Amino acid sequence: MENGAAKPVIVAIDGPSGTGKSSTSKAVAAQLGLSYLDTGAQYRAITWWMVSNGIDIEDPSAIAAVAGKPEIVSGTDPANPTITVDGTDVAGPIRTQEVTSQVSAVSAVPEVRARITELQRSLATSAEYGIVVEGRDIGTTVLPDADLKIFLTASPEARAARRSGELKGADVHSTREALIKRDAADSSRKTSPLAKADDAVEVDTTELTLPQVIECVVTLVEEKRAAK
Ligand SMILES: Nc1ncnc2c1ncn2[C@@H]1O[C@H](COP(=O)(O)OP(=O)(O)OP(=O)(O)O)[C@@H](O)[C@H]1O
Ligand SMILES: Nc1ccn([C@@H]2O[C@H](COP(=O)(O)O)[C@@H](O)[C@H]2O)c(=O)n1
Repeated sequence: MENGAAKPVIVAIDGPSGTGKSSTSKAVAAQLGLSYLDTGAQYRAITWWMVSNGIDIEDPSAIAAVAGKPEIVSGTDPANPTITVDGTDVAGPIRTQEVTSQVSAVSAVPEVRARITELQRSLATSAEYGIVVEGRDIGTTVLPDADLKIFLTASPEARAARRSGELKGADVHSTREALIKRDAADSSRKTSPLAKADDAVEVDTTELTLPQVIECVVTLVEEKRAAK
């Protein structure tokens, strides 16, 4: 931990699925004594609630009507990030294929985004030493004044291979197709789509190991902190 008397630093890490946002953000936050927020987990949590309550995911107005109902709470300790909905731990259920295949439809609804964005800003401003927030629209919409913005990329092949390894031998071709489909939906929605902020630093992780990406981001954060 390197908190010292440093001013809080806000780091936004965005990028498509499987580029290493969560692994990198968690490690960077832990190494630098910062909080950590996985915003994808929040969108997954509200999707889990919609599915569990029989809301028609094909109907944006039905989703919008109940977007304010579930209470979503994110724990921001990088060593133990937590996520609950109405007091229930949903860290496992939000990673199912059912949720993954429906999250883009739910996250495209403006009322859902307004609700979740408010939670994200509140957590970011209350982080004593600063925070690493990862997602799709953090640098462009949620925290446009972040001290540092990173946009991670990697080839679809590298991302599919990483995910298939994680899913214990899932078919690489179908994993690649699913990633591409989700990125296309997230990039083409009207409200705060997946996009690189103009002032973000792009890091292509295709040929980098995870420790190399972490080291690169830690160096960029330290440079920003030193200049504050
Ligand atoms: N540079 C890298 N080299 C090899 N594997 C990596 C690298 N970065 C991440 N990984 C692995 O790839 C997988 C996906 O990483 P991670 O979950 O961090 O990506 P993500 O961008 O947060 O994905 P998503 O947006 O879908 O949640 C993990 O198994 C992780 O360990
Ligand atoms: N800032 C964000 C973060 C995520 N989403 C949506 O959530 C989905 C799941 O994200 P993961 O990082 O857990 O894979 C993602 O596909 C987006 O639909 C978002 O819209 N904005």
